[in-house]
Amino acid sequence: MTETSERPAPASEDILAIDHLHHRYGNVTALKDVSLKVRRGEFLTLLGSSGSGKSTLLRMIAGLEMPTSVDVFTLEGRPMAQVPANHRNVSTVFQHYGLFPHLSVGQNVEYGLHVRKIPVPERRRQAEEMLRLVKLDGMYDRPIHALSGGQRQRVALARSLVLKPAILLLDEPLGALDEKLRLEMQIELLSLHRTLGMTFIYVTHSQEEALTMSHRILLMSNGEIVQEGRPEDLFDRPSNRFAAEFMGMENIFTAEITAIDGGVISVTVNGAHLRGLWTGKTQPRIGDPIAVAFRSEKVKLARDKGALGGDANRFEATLKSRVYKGKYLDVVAASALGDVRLRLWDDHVVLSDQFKIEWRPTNTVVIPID
Ligand SMILES: Nc1ncnc2c1ncn2[C@@H]1O[C@H](COP(=O)(O)OP(=O)(O)OP(=O)(O)O)[C@@H](O)[C@H]1O
Repeated sequence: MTETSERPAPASEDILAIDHLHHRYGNVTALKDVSLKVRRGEFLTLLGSSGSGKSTLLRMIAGLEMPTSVDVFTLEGRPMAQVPANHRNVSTVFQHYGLFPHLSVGQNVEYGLHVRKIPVPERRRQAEEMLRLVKLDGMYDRPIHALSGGQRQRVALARSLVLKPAILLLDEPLGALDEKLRLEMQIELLSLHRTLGMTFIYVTHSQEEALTMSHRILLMSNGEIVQEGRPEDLFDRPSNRFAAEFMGMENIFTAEITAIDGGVISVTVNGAHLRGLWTGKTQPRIGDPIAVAFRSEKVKLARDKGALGGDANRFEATLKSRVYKGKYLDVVAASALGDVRLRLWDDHVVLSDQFKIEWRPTNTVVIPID
């Protein structure tokens, strides 16, 4: 899923700290009480659907918008709240590149150095070096219109990187590319991040992209940070129903708590009993509005007494539909819980009309509905 283990871990030092940031556009509240810390060398992703506030947060960090109010806002230990964009040591790569069409590739890359009055030979040397880094060697004199979308995005990257920012901000940088190129560029961005050891803050609405790229993800909704954690935390341990849905948990049922035994929660769904782990942020209480959720690929066909042991959640099931997907089979089965989705990877599987299904309580989350 993620190659974070092969990458150097970020330093323990915070490069950016924001506390209690609020932002309104007129009467639209875009960010509500947002607090975050980013470590030097980290690849942090702001994930959320359209309108969740991720671009606004990125623009605040870039200095392109000033917060309505904020208690703490420091970059490399220095207060930033009132510092204009051109005095912040950050650089942004936008989805639509923002290149100057009348300038060549090299002139685009050098632009920021020109503004900083770096002498011509040094500018050229640094631009050539960055073009090599983004695999556009020898393209210095090319006009922008003679480049593909992927090449333009590389120029935009080189133009930002040449400024050696403390933080590189990337706002849906791969959003305009086709699927194949997007996947290639994901790998290249990861490789650049590894080579440079720079701090990246990356905005995307794609959970798959966030899982692939990040050390850490901030999941946003309605201007708030809903959950923060490593990719595996968000994928396996969503902290509420919204996070479970956003991270693509296929089976989510409204439930009632019947017993709490440490972190293990017994619940009923339509009178059927099952168990799971509490992953909400606050302590659970009997009577709270909650849901139970589990992933389709964690549901197994139970043969005889079942292979997952005595404490597995196990139910009789009736086949409703099956869709062959090449690598796997997607099945919907009726059960006492309601319809359960299964993803079966065993290509020799033989499904009758009636079968038993099972999955582990440790692969089941019990979550608040709010
Ligand atoms: N310049 C603006 N004026 C008024 N409202 C704005 C402005 N920019 C953003 N908003 C509103 O602020 C909220 C957050 O928008 P923002 O662009 O930060 O979300 P987002 O998660 O980045 O969405 P997208 O993925 O569509 O860019 C939305 O309700 C949006 O309509």
